[in-house]
Amino acid sequence: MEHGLMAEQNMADKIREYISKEKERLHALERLADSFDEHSRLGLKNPNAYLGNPINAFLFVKKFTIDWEKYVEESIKHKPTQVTTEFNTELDRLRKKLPDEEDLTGSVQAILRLQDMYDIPAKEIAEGSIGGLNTGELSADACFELGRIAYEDGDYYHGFHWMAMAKERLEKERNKTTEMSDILDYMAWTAHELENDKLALELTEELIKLVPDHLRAQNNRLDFIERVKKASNDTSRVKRDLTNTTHYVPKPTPEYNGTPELRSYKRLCKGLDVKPREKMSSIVCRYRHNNNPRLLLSPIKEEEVYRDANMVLFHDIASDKEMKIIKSLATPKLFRATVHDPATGKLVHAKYRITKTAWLEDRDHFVVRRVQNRIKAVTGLDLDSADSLQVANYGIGGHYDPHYDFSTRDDQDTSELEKRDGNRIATFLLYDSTEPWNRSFWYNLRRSGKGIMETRHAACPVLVGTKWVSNKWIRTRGQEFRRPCGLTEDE
Ligand SMILES: O=C(O)CCC(=O)C(=O)O
Ligand SMILES: [Fe+2]
Repeated sequence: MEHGLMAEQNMADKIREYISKEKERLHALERLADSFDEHSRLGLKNPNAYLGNPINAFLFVKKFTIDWEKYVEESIKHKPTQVTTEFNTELDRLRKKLPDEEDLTGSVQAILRLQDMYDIPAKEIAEGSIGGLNTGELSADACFELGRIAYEDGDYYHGFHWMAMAKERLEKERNKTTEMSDILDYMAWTAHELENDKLALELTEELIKLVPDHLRAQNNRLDFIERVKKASNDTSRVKRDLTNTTHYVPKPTPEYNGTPELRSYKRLCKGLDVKPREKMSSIVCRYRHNNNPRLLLSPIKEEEVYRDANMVLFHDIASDKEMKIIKSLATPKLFRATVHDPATGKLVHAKYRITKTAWLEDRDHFVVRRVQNRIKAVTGLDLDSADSLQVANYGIGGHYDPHYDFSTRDDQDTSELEKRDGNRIATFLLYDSTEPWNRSFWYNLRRSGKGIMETRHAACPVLVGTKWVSNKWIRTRGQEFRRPCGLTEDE
């Protein structure tokens, strides 16, 4: 998006440049018109006499043959055409750097996800605030577009409420930004999709009042009347009240509707149910050197957060300055993250993981080498088989739903890489933040290679600003002697 803002600025410069060239061309055209005027007026005073003069006749003919070719076609017609083409090409080039349809859908989905996760009513956002951040009021048109995209995504619940917001705002708008008939059309249809045909009928009637010859609305009206009649005989159906937008609380997305995992994910993201850190006296902090010469000289501080938990924090793995360098190395390489589609094995974009990622190699910068060497030293694990250092950047609404870092696929689906380097035995996560979790490490697999189910974790949707993390996924190959198998599967 930041690139987009820069492209927008470049576009303003290009447009200004084009305007000044166009002005030049228009001045030349003006001068040409003046000279045509002057000449024809002179000639028309006495055309026969004027053109009877062979020089006048010659110059007149010349003007529209030789000169026309030379000056008009080239300097006024051709050149400006070239300017226009160049301008159009330039605009097309810059356009590619500016947000597109996919970004539009993405930004809307981000807003809807934040509503879901943090229970933010549409009204609050429409009136200009998200999670306490002042975002400015939304026009009826912006609400309408949010509703339309939610609707096209099959999300009728959000679709309805955003359309309702559009209606409410349009009624108050002095300079109308959208059409009431479009809003009513969508509202009626989403109400119907949400099985509230009574409301669908009311809205359709409102639409017909506004546009009496709306054919589809007239047909829908008849259909809704039938449905309402049928439904009133069937009292078992519970009607949802969709009319009260003021107290509207969005419901979770269907794929998660009501799972205990979603409930605890939501509560954790809202800062509820977070297990308080154990008392300092009961947890262990130590200096770790692993007999590694590097660490004997400057041992790294290791801290447990909970007793018996499979997770520790390491201090001083990467300084803020080093993280800054890592971020700047990653920035030009960031691309929307992909995941393996279990059905096809192909890399695809997934709704459950919205972030941009980049991979950094040892050869990219000495800081990348230095940080990875520290990880290697403190974990005592071999990094030759590890994944490159991943850097992830989450924008607003960016998130990663609950997941394991290790692969849960069975043998026949195992990727080539996994066959060679093994599953992800451990995760080292570097956070660009001041919270205590800033550099954490945990094992994903037991010594036997069995996955540790308690490692399920997630990245909450970013409410404000951006978030950076970097992770090193360590694989099993090469750890045989560093972390040998125990005697039981669960060791
Ligand atoms: O971004 C985070 O907080 C966690 C990232 C994560 O779990 C992952 O990339 O596997
Ligand atoms: Fe993860």
